[in-house]
Amino acid sequence: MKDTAHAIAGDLRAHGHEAELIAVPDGEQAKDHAVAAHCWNELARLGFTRSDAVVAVGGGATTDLAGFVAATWLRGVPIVQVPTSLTAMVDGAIGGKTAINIPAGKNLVGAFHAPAGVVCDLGLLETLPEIELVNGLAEVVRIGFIADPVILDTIEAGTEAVTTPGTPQLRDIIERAARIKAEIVTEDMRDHGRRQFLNYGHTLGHAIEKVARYRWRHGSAVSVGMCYAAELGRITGHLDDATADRHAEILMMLGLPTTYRPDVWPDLLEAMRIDKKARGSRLRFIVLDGLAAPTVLDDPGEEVLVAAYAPCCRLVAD
Ligand SMILES: NC(=O)c1ccc[n+]([C@@H]2O[C@H](COP(=O)([O-])OP(=O)(O)OC[C@H]3O[C@@H](n4cnc5c(N)ncnc54)[C@H](O)[C@@H]3O)[C@@H](O)[C@H]2O)c1
Ligand SMILES: O=C(O)C(=O)C[C@@H](O)[C@H](O)[C@H](O)COP(=O)(O)O
Ligand SMILES: [Zn+2]
Repeated sequence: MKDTAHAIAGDLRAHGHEAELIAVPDGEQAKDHAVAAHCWNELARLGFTRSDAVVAVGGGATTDLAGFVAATWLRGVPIVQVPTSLTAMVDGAIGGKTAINIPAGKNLVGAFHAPAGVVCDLGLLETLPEIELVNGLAEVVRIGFIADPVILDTIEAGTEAVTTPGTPQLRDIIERAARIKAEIVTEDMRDHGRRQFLNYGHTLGHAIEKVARYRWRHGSAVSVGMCYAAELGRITGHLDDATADRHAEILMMLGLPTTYRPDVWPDLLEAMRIDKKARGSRLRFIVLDGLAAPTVLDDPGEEVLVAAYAPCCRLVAD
């Protein structure tokens, strides 16, 4: 990422702009108030004004942090997102959800702040470790289930093609996922309606990330979260067995996890209660009424929540 950031800064300087680099910790550690404060102090030192722009270069954690800093500095300055991971290309850099984590949970402090632009170079995926690529595919699979089954068909046709940078299959599913995300956030930027469907798998997913102290990747946690949402859909009569089973089948084909620890259920439930879709004491989940037919499941009740977790838990190393 450092090389890409240096190259972009060099290009900007060559075009007559001033460009300064601010380095932040790698991965989820960046999404911390102390890192945000460091960035604000650096912007102050540099005399950064509203006629300047933040350029974020990195994976989803970096783009979330940089977006939050840009949203809050001087009450909002422009940001251009340059996503370098698959997660950030298909999801994080698009749509203006920015956030940091606090001990109480994931993404609990943030702002909606739309980027002025998103510059996506698929060539950057060449250096992305395969495990990170596969984790990004979890977000792509999510778009497949909520909106575009062609994505699922493409993955089922062969995982080799979608896990190899540069193939037409990977390019196609990236374009599909990014286009759908952009369409949804354009219609509902502030998460009042249809955007909530993008949160498929994230209620349990974010709880797993918190309980695992962020030693689980976001995509892996969302993968288990989608299997859980599928079970919720199945046992509440929304989702047919074949579509519910298809979740774990596809995610396992990609090597993504479909289960989490049984012994931490109370912690997961507590963490889910602070999900942004909750209203008062009512938990709300996104489930499917069928393929590409997401809906809101309002306040399913604890018995249902526990029952749906049973097929999704297994003793695993954290
Ligand atoms: N705002 C949103 O709408 C949104 C959407 C999805 C995910 N997210 C957030 O994004 C984060 C996950 O993003 P992620 O999966 O990109 O993880 P990440 O940002 O932690 O990046 C994963 C790893 O890949 C490395 N990396 C990134 N690009 C690379 C490249 N081109 N070559 C080599 N290494 C590279 C990073 O340095 C890091 O070590 C989570 O915090 C999640 O909450 C936000
Ligand atoms: O853009 C959205 O809306 C999403 O829900 C996309 C998710 O993949 C992403 O992880 C998002 O950051 C989760 O948002 P949150 O509101 O649950 O924090
Ligand atoms: Zn996500």
